[in-house]
Formats: sequence, structure tokens, C-alpha cells
Amino acid sequence: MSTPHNEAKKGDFAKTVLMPGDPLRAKYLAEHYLENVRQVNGVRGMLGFTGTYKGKEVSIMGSGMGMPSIGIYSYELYTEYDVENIIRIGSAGSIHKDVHIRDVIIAQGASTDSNFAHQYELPGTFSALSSYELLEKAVNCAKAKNVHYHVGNILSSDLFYHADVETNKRWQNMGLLGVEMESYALFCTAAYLGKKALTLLTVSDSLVNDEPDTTAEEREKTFTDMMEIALEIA
Ligand SMILES: O=P(O)(O)O[C@H]1O[C@H](CO)[C@@H](O)[C@H]1O
Ligand SMILES: O=c1cc[nH]c(=O)[nH]1
Repeated sequence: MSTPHNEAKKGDFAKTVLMPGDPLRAKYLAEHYLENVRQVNGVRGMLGFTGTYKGKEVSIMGSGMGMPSIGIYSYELYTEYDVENIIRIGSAGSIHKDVHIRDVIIAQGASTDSNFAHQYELPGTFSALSSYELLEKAVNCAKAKNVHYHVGNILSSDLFYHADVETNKRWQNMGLLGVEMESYALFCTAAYLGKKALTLLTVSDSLVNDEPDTTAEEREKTFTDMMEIALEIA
């Protein structure tokens, strides 16, 4: 059994999958933290791995960038591979003065400029939330590890480069913590299918404070607080 985007067989994925946008972050994490690790997907270079962490089976797979991409991979993991929990581990731009480079954001919910939820034909606006069970575990783990973290609302945007550079200010006025590009679609997909999802983000750059951006290599390999929280709660 496989899908157009995933060559893994039924049973190749653990019940919990950690999903960075970057497949090379998935590879780094698998190689540095998992034991008995094997590659289960390589279609389109969207690397997926399964192994054990402290004796527990865990999978890690890239999601690609943007809501169409995570929409495909998360739907297939939940429906074709019986995955129960997806924990996104991403990078984000800060849009809150108190949220600094390398801080961890634990997303309680996601707002969006995307049309992803229109497919459900709801008579209003859907609030996309993370799983409280996973969120509580992540908060407890972040506290125990003494990680500098924030819990709250984030923006999942269809746009990395926006024609109107002032647009983030309006989201900032609503108290949002950071901007990324996938979580709204992940939370919608989990809600629709009766599954669980959570997003952990490391702040890679700031749209509101004058702080130096992290490099591409740092985004791939050094966001270890977030990676370790995800592994601990998987
Ligand atoms: O670091 P990842 O997980 O890819 O997340 C963020 O980085 C990408 C943009 O640079 C988008 O995918 C955004 O959500
Ligand atoms: O989507 C993203 C991810 C990281 N940094 C940003 O500014 N936007």
C-alpha cells in the first residue's frame, strides 16, 4: 500500500509523527535522536523516518512548505497510515515584541489568511485549535526543561512575501505571537478526522524587534529545545 506521495507501507509509521517543514530537519532529527531508525518515505524528497526514542516508536517526516503541502501529507498519514498524533516542529517569525529569537512558541490555535477551511462549508469561521492533551504535555515538558516558551495564537499565512508589508501589524494588534505557514491546515485536518495535532515553533526571525535572523543551517540543525520537547511528548 502506498499513496501518490508516500511509498511507506501500512505499519511503517508510528502513532505519533513529528513534522518539520524541512525534510532535512527530519533527517537531522532522525539521525541524531532515534535508534533503530529506517527511512520509510523518499517520494519527492519528502523524507520520512521511523525509529525509537527512549524505547518508544516515533516517526519523523517533512511536510513541505505551506498549507496545500501539509494538507496532503497530514491527511494521508491520518487516513492511510492510522497515525493518531501529528506534532509540527517549525520555524516562525515573531510578530510580538515579547517573543524573541530562539524562543519556543506552543501554538494554542492558529488564525489564517487562507481559504483552507472553505471545503467544510461551515456557516461561519472555524477556529483551528491544537489538542489540549498534547499542549498540556508540551507546556509541562518546556517548564521542566527550563525552556523560554510562550503559549498562544499564531498566524498561518499563505504568503511568505506579502505585497502589503503592513498586514502583519493588524494581526499583531490581535495579540498573535508568530507567523508560519502550515498549522491552520494541520489543525483543521486533525479536527475533521477526529485526530490530534500540535505545533511547536522556534522563532527564527523577528518582524517586530531588531534581532539577527538565524541562518538556514541553524534552522535545520539547532532548534533542539523544540525537537526534544516533541520527542519527549510523542
Ligand atoms: O521551518 P518550517 O517548518 O518549514 O516553517 C516555516 O518556514 C517556511 C518558510 O521559510 C514555512 O514552511 C514556515 O512555516
Ligand atoms: O513563515 C515564516 C517562517 C519563518 N519566518 C517568517 O517570517 N515566516
